[in-house]
Parts: sequence; C-alpha cells; structure tokens
Amino acid sequence: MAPRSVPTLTVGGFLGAGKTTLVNGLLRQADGRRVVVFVNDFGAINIDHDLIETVEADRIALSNGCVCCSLNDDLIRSMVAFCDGDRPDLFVIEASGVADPRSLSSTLEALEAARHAHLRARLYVLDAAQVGGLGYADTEDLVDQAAASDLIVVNKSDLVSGNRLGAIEQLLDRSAPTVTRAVTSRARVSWKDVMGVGAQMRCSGRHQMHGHGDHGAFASTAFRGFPPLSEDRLAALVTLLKRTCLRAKGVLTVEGEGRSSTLLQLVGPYVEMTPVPPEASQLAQLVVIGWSKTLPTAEVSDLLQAEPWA
Ligand SMILES: Nc1nc2c(ncn2[C@@H]2O[C@H](COP(=O)(O)OP(=O)(O)OP(=O)(O)O)[C@@H](O)[C@H]2O)c(=O)[nH]1
Repeated sequence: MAPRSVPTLTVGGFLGAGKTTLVNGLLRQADGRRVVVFVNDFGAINIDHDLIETVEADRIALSNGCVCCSLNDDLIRSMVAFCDGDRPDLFVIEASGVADPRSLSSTLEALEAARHAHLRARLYVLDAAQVGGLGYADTEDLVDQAAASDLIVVNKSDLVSGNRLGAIEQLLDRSAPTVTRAVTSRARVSWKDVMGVGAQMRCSGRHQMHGHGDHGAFASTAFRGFPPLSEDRLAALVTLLKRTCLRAKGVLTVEGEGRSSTLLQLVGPYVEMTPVPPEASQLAQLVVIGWSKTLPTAEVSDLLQAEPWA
C-alpha cells in the first residue's frame, strides 16, 4: 500500500501577528498525533524555533532567509526526508513574518504531485492592533494575503476597541468575503475548526502563482552573548525599539541579584517581558527587525555593548 500523503497547514501573517502563539495552541490539542513544525524566522537566530512547544526532533528551523523564496529548497528537502521515514500525522509550516505565504502553494503542489504531502488549510493571522497602523499599501498587501487563505484569524482582539474590530470586519467583508474568519485573543483556534475549514476549502483557486514580497524593505540584525543589562539600559533599549522597530525578540539577562533572564517580545509599541525560568536560562540573544532604512543597529549595539552577531 502506498504511504499516505501528509496533510499540511501553512501559517502566515505579518511580523508578530501571533503565528507562533497559534501553532503552540494547536500543538497543545494534538492529542498524541505526531506534528512536525517547520519554523521560518526572518532573522539569523531562529528564536521562534526555541519558542515552539514540541519535542526537539519535530521542530525544524529554517533560518536566515525566507521560506517563500531562498529557503524553499531547504523546506522541500526537509519535508521529503520526513516522508522517507515513519510519516507524521501533520506538517505545519510557520512562514516568516515577511513571507508571502501564497508562494508556498507551488511548493505544496510539487509535494502533492509526488504524493508526499498535501495542503490541508492555509491559516492567516492578522494582528488587529497592527492593521491600519502600517501604511495603506502594506495594509492592502496583508489583506490580499489574508484573502488568499482558508481561515483568517483576526488576532489580538483584546488590544483593540470594538469599533476598530468592526472596521476590520467590514474591510474583510469587502476584500475576503468568502474566507472563514475567527476573531481571537492569543490566537486561540480549535483543532477541529482548523481541520474543518481546510476540508471545505479544497477547491479555492489556490493554483495562482505569486511572487514573494519585497523583503529588501526589511532588515534584521542579531546580537548574541552580550553582557547583562542594567535596569536603565534595558529601559532605554525598550524605548528605542518601540520607537524604531517592527519586531524584536530575544532573551536578555538583567543585572542584579540572581541575574534573572527575561524573554522580550516586542511588536511595534506592544511589549511583553516574561521571566525565563532559571533551568531554561539561555545565552543572551536578541533579534531586531525593521525597515531597512531605519533599523537602529548602531544604537542597539551601544546599549547592548556588543557588536552585531549577524
Ligand atoms: N495581547 C496579546 N498579545 C498576543 C496575542 N497573540 C500573541 N500575542 C503576543 O504577541 C507577541 C508575538 O506573538 P508571536 O506568536 O510570537 O507572533 P509571530 O507572528 O509568531 O511573530 P514573528 O514570527 O516574529 O513574526 C508575543 O509577545 C505574544 O505573546 C493576543 O491575542 N493578544
């Protein structure tokens, strides 16, 4: 009997929209199914890979490039390698926050032709707090990408007013009227809903070809192994990043008793700092992503007292 083809979910969405949060939420519902997650980070350090909650062997990092263009061959090779062994129950591809997830359709078609994997559903996470905060052209681009998906997850509803949510819903009514939608906080979607939507959307015209977006507009810089930060320098760093960057994430060590480590997550003006348990204390590392023309590499370097690593 021919081995079964592996159903595959793609997860797209702009920088910081909540893709990793959504994938982790799905993994918690896996109920014994074996899920292999391919994680693509735009920066040179794949921090998302570390944040995905699954066993080591089933998280595959695709770093320092974009899965919709330069890393496409790596993705295909890696998926085929998994299909040569004991096939998993599900593949999940989390695209980078600058990828155009529409480009993954042709990758999936090639794998489908070889009976390795097939597209189950394309999920697109839209950050409700971000939509409209970007320029008109960028917002339009995100909405176009969302319209080419099977499920739009309008996330971070906790951060916006009812009016703002209503305006986003109206925009999607006009631009993506046939795509199923879920309004969420913490990107909570049920396994059943996700699998159900895919089954309904098998013939959704996904054979269009799409080029990838203009990644040249974005740049990232990464720092590693820098010394512990004083409270003041940490505050100055956060202020700088909020003002100048689209996305930053990393693990920082803060000076003081016990030298605590903190996971910093920044999406535009939104900041989360979560203590990292001592047993998981890691090498200090930070990835900063923004517009190429305004990325504050030198200022971040001064505050961290370290040269960029990549
Ligand atoms: N307040 C709030 N924060 C959220 C929500 N969903 C995700 N976040 C936070 O937003 C930040 C980014 O979430 P991620 O899931 O890492 O986003 P991502 O799309 O994977 O980010 P990149 O891959 O870097 O583009 C994290 O600090 C999350 O905890 C939400 O619904 N509400």
